[in-house]
Amino acid sequence: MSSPAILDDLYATILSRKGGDPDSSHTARLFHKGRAKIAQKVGEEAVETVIEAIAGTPEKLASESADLLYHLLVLWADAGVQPADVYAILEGRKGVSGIEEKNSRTRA
Ligand SMILES: N=c1c2ncn([C@@H]3O[C@H](COP(=O)(O)OP(=O)(O)OP(=O)(O)O)[C@@H](O)[C@H]3O)c2ncn1[C@@H]1O[C@H](COP(=O)(O)O)[C@@H](O)[C@H]1O
Repeated sequence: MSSPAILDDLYATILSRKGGDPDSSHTARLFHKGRAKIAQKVGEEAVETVIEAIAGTPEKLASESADLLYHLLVLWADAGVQPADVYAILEGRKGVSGIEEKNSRTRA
């Protein structure tokens, strides 16, 4: 299965902002502020996504989800995680029931 091209494109754009001008690039500003701030933004966007899921509209949930994905990609880029690393983990889980996987962890 092909990888999500839009996420790969966005990740490449994000990487290109490393060391960039914080006054002209939001991504460069996030890198400049550091991993703790980026992680905090992921947490905030996750909470906003949850709020829209419970009390908002599908359109607002989609918009908050996009903010969350963007900030998660910035976090990956800062921490040296490639999207392909995550895709490989998801691929490896295909066909494995989440319940079975949890039971195997409990038994181990
Ligand atoms: N997808 C996004 C994207 N999603 C959200 N955001 C920005 O994330 C910011 C979130 O705003 P908040 O007020 O929550 O956060 P904040 O301004 O950091 O404020 P504080 O939390 O620090 O108080 C907004 O400025 C949004 O514009 C994004 N900024 C950039 N991108 C993509 O990244 C590309 C490169 O952007 P630049 O690095 O700015 O050139 C863009 O072309 C887009 O494709």
